[in-house]
Amino acid sequence: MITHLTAGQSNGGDFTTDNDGHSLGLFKKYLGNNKIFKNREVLRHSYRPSILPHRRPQIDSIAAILAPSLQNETPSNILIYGKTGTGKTACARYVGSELENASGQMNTSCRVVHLNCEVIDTQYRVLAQIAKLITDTEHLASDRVKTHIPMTGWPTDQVYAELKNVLENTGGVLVIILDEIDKLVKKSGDETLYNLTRINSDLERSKVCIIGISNDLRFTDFLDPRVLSSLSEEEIVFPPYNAPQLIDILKQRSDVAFVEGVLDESVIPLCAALAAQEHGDARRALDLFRVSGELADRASEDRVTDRHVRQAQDKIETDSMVECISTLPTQSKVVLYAMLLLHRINQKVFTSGEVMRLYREITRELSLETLTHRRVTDLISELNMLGVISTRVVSKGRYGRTKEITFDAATDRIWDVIMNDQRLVEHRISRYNEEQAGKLFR
Ligand SMILES: Nc1ncnc2c1ncn2[C@@H]1O[C@H](COP(=O)(O)OP(=O)(O)OP(=O)(O)O)[C@@H](O)[C@H]1O
Repeated sequence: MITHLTAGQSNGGDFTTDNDGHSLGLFKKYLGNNKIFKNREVLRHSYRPSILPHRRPQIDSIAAILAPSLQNETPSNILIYGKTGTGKTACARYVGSELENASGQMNTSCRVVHLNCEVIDTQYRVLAQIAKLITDTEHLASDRVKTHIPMTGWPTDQVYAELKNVLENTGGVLVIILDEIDKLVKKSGDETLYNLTRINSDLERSKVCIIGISNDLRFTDFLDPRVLSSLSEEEIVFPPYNAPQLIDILKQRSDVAFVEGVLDESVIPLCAALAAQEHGDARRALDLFRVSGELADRASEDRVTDRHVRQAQDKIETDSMVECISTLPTQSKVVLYAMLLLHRINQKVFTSGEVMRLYREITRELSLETLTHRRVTDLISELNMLGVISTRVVSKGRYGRTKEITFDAATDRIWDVIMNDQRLVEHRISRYNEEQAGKLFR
């Protein structure tokens, strides 16, 4: 429970009271300050726009393939692919909800369920979740179709049999959207897809169609050829957006999201150009747009300008790098920690040999396995690819070649993330500090 203090009980802070006598205190300066945003929700990932500019051909193709389901026929399975942020999920879900609307009007039974296989990544969970989503549909929640598959514990055969029961009891056509289908295959192989693509031959009263969505086509190498040919009866490619297309996507939301007149003319074109340079990613363009507004808002400024867009670009890049670093395996973190120590003793450029010397010390002191020079060099290359550091191969004359390493960005945030690792914190406090690291190189 949160205890409410009255102004008299406060410890002297500048508490302010709103019209209803509630204390707004700390939050006052962030409230009622709508100089920039009218409705920032429309810029968030969770928002599902009902108009999707520049995707008419893809939407029409999906609709044409799914249309037979309105006459209770089985539509072909579809494999949709394209780079991240090209509108695959948004379009598939949009067509799905239009299909359900049309089916409602025609009094036929078509349902669409959407699963994100990054989260639901085992056969058991996929089958159980499909059954759950069907029975969760309110108007279908009659006793006839209720199911109680526990989230773990049953043999997979039993879950499959139960899903078939649910499908037979509800009848009609079910479209299953498996988003990030590559994650499911990577984690659990192709058995789920094998079973789902064959389920129609076990069903009498209902029909199933699968839409797989992926931004990584390499997963098809891991599919049994029969599964692949069944899954990709139809294939639809989503090309990246170019800058003018991204401008239209941003413009479509800008009037609803921002207060009139607060955007400098160049803001939308700059967000679009930066996102188009990456790989035509609408999510990146929308993130840049939203974060630019948030930066202006937090600084209590009246306008969003190019400067905010540039700052937003830096912030998003640092945030995603920080996220990457926090999920690195222990050995990579130790290598990075060694490099940070070198940087902190004022060695702004260092070599892979120096990193190796310090790394060896640290792993010995932490009783961790010490990887070979070769493996550590690989980890350094990975950190380079993530954009945390830059490496440059330089010739040392008759001593051969070595890698010179520098940090790409300010190291403070990287240090903070590394210091979330308890072992490294303790190591730093008890065994090592910059001074000792310095001695090693004197
Ligand atoms: N044509 C469009 N019009 C409006 N918004 C769009 C359009 N295309 C994509 N978006 C928006 O961009 C964001 C990313 O789109 P979406 O999730 O559909 O991409 P995706 O191709 O499925 O990406 P990923 O492969 O990373 O999952 C969403 O917020 C979506 O609303």
